[in-house]
Amino acid sequence: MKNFVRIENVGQTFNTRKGPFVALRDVNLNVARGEFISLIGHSGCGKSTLLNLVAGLALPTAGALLCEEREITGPGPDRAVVFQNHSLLPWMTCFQNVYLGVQRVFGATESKAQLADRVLRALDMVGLEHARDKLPREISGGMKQRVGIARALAIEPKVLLMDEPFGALDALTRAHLQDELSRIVALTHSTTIMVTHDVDEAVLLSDRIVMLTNGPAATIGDVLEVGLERPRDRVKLANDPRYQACRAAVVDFLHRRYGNPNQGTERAVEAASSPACVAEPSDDERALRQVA
Ligand SMILES: Nc1ncnc2c1ncn2[C@@H]1O[C@H](COP(=O)(O)OP(=O)(O)OP(=O)(O)O)[C@@H](O)[C@H]1O
Repeated sequence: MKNFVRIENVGQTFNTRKGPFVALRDVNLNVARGEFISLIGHSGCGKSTLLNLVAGLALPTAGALLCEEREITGPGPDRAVVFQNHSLLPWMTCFQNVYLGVQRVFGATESKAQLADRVLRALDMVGLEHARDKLPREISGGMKQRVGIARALAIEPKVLLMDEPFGALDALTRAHLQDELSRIVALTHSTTIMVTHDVDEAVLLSDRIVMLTNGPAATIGDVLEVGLERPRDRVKLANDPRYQACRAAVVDFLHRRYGNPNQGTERAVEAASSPACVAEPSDDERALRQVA
């Protein structure tokens, strides 16, 4: 389906003690089935607000969002969210954490054995079948995040929504999980919308990168078609001029066209020079960073 998720003239205004605060205005985006979209922009521009609207965790104050032509009016099993901080229940094992969601979605129609099978397949997909009986405190941060991804995938959502899923992880674990996510999405053909601050992560994983202008009243400033064939190999891409051109376009948007509005607290700047980067910045990019 061409327009699997439709975001039409969406605006979001929050009522605050100081009066109305316009976070988003006139956001228009169509996401095709199976497409991988990254949302990138400076801190506080409204990426999570937009993702929450697609998740149905909040309703827009203007416009409408649709999934498969049905208006999004609340959360639903067709849209699963993975947050930065996995949010696993600490007293439940990995298996039980994943089982919980599976039971909620398929419990009325499937046997316990079928539900357990779904959980094991999802844990297997993220390489964690061996840790099924461990509690969250007994596994690493990267493993917890993988359980969070398994929990989302196990309910077979039509849309996978990820809010900085790897933001809290060290660079090597992040790179490993990016590769795993890439493999899983190729396998499941999930339609994915991911919020990230990491330019390399966006280029490596996305079909299109949606760049938001600075808030307040943020909107989509530009959309970059990545166009690199899959599967993508981070090592080979490091020297691929097409990869470097994509990266430079996003860095240019973030640092020259829409410079950092929150000097000192901005994470996008860190991300653009993060050790997880697959490519060394070009001289142009280095120069851009210096003027940003
Ligand atoms: N419930 C709310 N009430 C008032 N203002 C809000 C609310 N939620 C978000 N905002 C404001 O809306 C703007 C966008 O916030 P949002 O969390 O979506 O940004 P973000 O791009 O995801 O930021 P970050 O990259 O730092 O996570 C910010 O100025 C934020 O303070």
